[in-house]
Amino acid sequence: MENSIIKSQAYGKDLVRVVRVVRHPDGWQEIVDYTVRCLLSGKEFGPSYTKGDNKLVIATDSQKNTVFYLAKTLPAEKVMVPEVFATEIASFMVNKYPHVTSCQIKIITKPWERMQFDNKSHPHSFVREGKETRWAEAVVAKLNPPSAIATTAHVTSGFYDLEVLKTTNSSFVDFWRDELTTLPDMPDRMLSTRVQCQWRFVAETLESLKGVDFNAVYAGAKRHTLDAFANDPRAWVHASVQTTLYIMADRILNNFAQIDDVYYALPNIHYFPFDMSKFGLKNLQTDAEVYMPLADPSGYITATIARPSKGKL
Ligand SMILES: O=c1[nH]c(=O)c2[nH]c(=O)[nH]c2[nH]1
Repeated sequence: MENSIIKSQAYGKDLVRVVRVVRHPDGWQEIVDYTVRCLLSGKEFGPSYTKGDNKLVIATDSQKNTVFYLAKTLPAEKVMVPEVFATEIASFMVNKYPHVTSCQIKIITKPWERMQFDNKSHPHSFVREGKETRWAEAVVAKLNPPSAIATTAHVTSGFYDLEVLKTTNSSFVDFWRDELTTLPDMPDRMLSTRVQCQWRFVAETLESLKGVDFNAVYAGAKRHTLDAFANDPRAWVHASVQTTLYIMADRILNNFAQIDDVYYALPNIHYFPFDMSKFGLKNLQTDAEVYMPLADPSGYITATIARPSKGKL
């Protein structure tokens, strides 16, 4: 059958591991450790799928080489921030090849933390502390008509696997009850989640992204996530994972005008007090001291939160 059409396509290289070091004259050194995915799209790639015609195919091997080439030749500040490096690679691809109409670059960072000794940061030694993983994605596309030089850019960033737990100041009560309900009201419970958070910068032009301090946004998103979880003084914020999620996202939107929307996925990793009434021991509700964490199932609470003009609900 050869009548089928290509609805969309994207091809390229995944899992390109690249590390860049910046060496300052005083001995201070910086490192980024990236895993890059590069995907190219364009109508003219059609024949490579439908006719075995490779004439316009930019080999995925060449795409991998481009990532290393740009990591070496771009000024350091354009490599060391993942959102900026992703945008640079995507722009390079779209500008260099007339038949590439859009390029999507995703970068996952390996979080090397500088070693600390006697409260001093080590100039060139790093440790993997097992915290959250930061990633960024840039999509740069030619504007219509496809021959135009102008481009649009969308940047999405986020982190995943930020694990948090608190032993009190979380509740879940007054929920819907029917014959399928067994969960008691929990006015004070343990709460733990593994935060996945992402936020989008929607830019009309690449220029408008230039002023964004992506590292500050990342640090702020993480800080507001932790602070809302642990410290928000309003009791209702801790009434459910849903309310906490909303407040986390609301804080990010209020603090960073460049962000269009924020998505969270928060598994509710259950820590249930172990019922010891059979042993004559009280270990439920206010007596809870010994808990059994459940590997699965978990709750899974998600939402995308936007500014009022953009919201759908
Ligand atoms: O914060 C919560 N939200 C829920 O929707 C829910 N459902 C549930 O069983 N426990 C919880 N906790």
